[in-house]
Amino acid sequence: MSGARDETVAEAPPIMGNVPGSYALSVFRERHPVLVRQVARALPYDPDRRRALDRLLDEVVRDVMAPLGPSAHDGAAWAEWGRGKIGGRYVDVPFLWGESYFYRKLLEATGYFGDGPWRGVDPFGPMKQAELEGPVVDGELAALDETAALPPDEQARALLLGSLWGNRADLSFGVTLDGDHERAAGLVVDDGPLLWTLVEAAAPGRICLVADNAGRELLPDLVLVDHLLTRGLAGEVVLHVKPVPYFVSDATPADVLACVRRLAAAPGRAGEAGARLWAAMEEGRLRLRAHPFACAPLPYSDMPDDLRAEFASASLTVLKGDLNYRRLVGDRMWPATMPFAAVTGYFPGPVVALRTLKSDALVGVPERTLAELDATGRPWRTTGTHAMVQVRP
Ligand SMILES: O=P(O)(O)OC[C@@]1(O)O[C@H](CO)[C@@H](O)[C@@H]1O
Repeated sequence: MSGARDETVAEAPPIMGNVPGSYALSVFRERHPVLVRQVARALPYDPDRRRALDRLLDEVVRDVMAPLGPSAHDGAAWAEWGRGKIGGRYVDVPFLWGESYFYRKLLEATGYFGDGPWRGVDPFGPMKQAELEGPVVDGELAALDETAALPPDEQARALLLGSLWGNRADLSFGVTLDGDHERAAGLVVDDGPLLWTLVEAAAPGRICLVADNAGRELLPDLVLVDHLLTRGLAGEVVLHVKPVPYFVSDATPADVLACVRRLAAAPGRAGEAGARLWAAMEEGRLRLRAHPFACAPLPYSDMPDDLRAEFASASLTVLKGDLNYRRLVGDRMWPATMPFAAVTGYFPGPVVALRTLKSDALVGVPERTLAELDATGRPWRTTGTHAMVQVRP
């Protein structure tokens, strides 16, 4: 059912940051200044880098999108994308665009693309490393041994849910939320059975998994990939990650390698999965892709032809996380009951979204579910306490 976006769907307005009381506004006003300060403390940046980070903090606090420096390798692309936007306020451009530009500016400030010693140094590296080396991960990997006793279909479901709820553990989310998240209350939409039907019908297919966060999300994603490959459900998996650090904890190729090594070094079933994944990479059954579009401030409906062809050739594309969801559905103020298939019809091939709810973009929720959740009187759309598995065959 792939093709153009459903013509009967009138576009909803983009989510903007300039709406008083909105989640998007809180990201610009609260999260971004905290993040710049946190990054500045995480590594011993030299005086030039510290001044650049101070300037960025000032920009963020004053809410002015200053242009990139003249030597930016991608300056022309951003000037084109940002025509009529750069120079204005972060909150006055679409939320997705403004956030993406902020992360590009952060990499500029830390010297990630510069000629100096900070070139290629992941500003979020210390946070990612602390998480990956922490004891919580030991416990999560050990828990994998318990799935061995489950019947095959329950095992598959447990691994799917592990990957899905792994999205809740994203570091960017932890910047302003203290302590434990509220206990998970369940799935708002669960197309899991349809997902497995599609996977089995196409087996051994070519599956694209578009990853989101590194560490505690990527580890269960990799375990799921191992399951697909080992059970003959996928002949090949293409793991899409970001080419550069983005949205704090988003996975890059270096993060994938760190996670595969972490798995391979673990005892028990996690270690076995790590060894198989290592071999699958060597044999080309698990391939990495880091397309530049993964860090573009644009929805997937604007994807370039080579990426479109890549997704079109897959038997299934699985998109992980909130940001990928926003890009998939266009980060617009859709009515939450708008059918998922209607807004993802343009996607070239069967598509699955696995996401915990952390922003206002939301489609495909039955009226009754909406009413029940709203009746609780507790926030559920942006808190990461709820999740969804949505499938468009
Ligand atoms: O894609 P993820 O990791 O699930 O979520 C990323 C995210 O929660 O971080 C942003 C706040 O900075 C949100 O706008 C965004 O959706």
